[in-house]
Amino acid sequence: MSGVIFDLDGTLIDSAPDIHRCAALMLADEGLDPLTLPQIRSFIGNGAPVLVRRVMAAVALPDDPALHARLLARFLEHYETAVTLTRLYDGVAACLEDLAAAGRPVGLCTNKPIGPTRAVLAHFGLAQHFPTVIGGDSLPQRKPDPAPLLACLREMGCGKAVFVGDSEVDAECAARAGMDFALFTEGYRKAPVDTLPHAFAFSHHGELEGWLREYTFIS
Ligand SMILES: O=C(O)COP(=O)(O)O
Ligand SMILES: [Mg+2]
Repeated sequence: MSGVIFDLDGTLIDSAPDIHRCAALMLADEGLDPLTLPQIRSFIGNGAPVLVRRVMAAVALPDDPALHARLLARFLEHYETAVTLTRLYDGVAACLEDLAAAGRPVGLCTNKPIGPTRAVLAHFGLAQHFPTVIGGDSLPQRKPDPAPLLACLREMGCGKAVFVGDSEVDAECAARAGMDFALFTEGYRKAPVDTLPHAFAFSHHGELEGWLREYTFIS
């Protein structure tokens, strides 16, 4: 049976408030004021090192590799266990139960580092749904490079999978991996829905399992 691979931030969880808090703590460590939640939300998608670089640019810090390394280390310390402000999108738990009941192979491919990824899956009691997890620091490459998505598919051991994500990064990654893409429209996407190539767009996870059943039956 065709599998399904999920993105995490902005697709299964609304984690922007926790990421915002971690960025604020990192900036406070430097004696700097926090950025706004919408600003931080717009910086999510390419992984922690890029997010920290975007924060540094927004507060007019120099693009210095040593400074970036120090701030990233501070950010990751805060991020490792950041779960308390994060919420699951409506219908996610039921969708994962439905996929498990249907026997569909499920994987996770996120640019979030593996530490906070494991912490958030455990926090919501979802770890058993994801035997295969590729994090943002699991491989040298990150999405939109297709390598993490293809590694996830290989590890799942099913020939084919649909990738479900929320962003430009995910749409590009799926296209470069030659995978069909389902777009969750309520995440951290900045581009209009119709500019992102997708086989399906949905705003509630209750729509996903039925669509997958029909779509993967014919493809
Ligand atoms: O950590 C990020 O920047 C984005 O994570 P995601 O790949 O789960 O959306
Ligand atoms: Mg995402």
